[in-house]
Amino acid sequence: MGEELRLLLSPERIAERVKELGREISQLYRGRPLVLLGILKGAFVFLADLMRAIDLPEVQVDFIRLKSYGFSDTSAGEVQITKDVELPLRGKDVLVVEDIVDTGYTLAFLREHLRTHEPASVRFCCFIDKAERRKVPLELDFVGFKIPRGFLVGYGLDYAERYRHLPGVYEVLLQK
Ligand SMILES: O=P(O)(O)OC[C@H]1O[C@H](OP(=O)(O)OP(=O)(O)O)[C@H](O)[C@@H]1O
Ligand code: HPA
Repeated sequence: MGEELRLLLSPERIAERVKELGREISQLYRGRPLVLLGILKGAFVFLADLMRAIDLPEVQVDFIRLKSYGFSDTSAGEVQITKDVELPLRGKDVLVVEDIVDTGYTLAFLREHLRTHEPASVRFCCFIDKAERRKVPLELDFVGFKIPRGFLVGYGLDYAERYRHLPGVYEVLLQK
């Protein structure tokens, strides 16, 4: 079984939107230090671009590694931490940076987990929101694009660990 890819977001369109998000984030946190917390693996590409679009005096970056999907394309509803946060988050403004929100299990789990770190605030920035597929309620503070359906790859997103390196976002069309 092979796959065909259909382009949904070009690198140019992504770059433009990431710049806008950077401006919105810089406005909201104006003059305050910020911790960007990326969720590995998928968010590293988005985070790398987003951090350079943010104009703030002090930005720190950390990563947490959460796994929920393994090698299939459906959520198991179970989330595991395989690498925890390393920076102290106590009293800090934390902006979680995620590539895609689907069922919402991953961010709902992280929201609870971060409470134990006692940050001053936690907000969520996701590159793609698949809101129609949500299983748990979540408020997202910054959203790059809303794409209701399809399995998406590229710009950090994978299908069985492939296609993360593609500079655009594509829908995977499965062929029998
Ligand atoms: O809203 P949800 O249904 O929880 O799904 C979204 C999560 O699923 C994917 O991660 P995955 O576990 O595949 O890990 P990866 O980032 O290493 O690809 C994606 O990167 C999100 O973190
Ligand atoms: O569409 C998707 N693509 C890649 N990873 C994902 N995790 C949830 N939805 C997706």
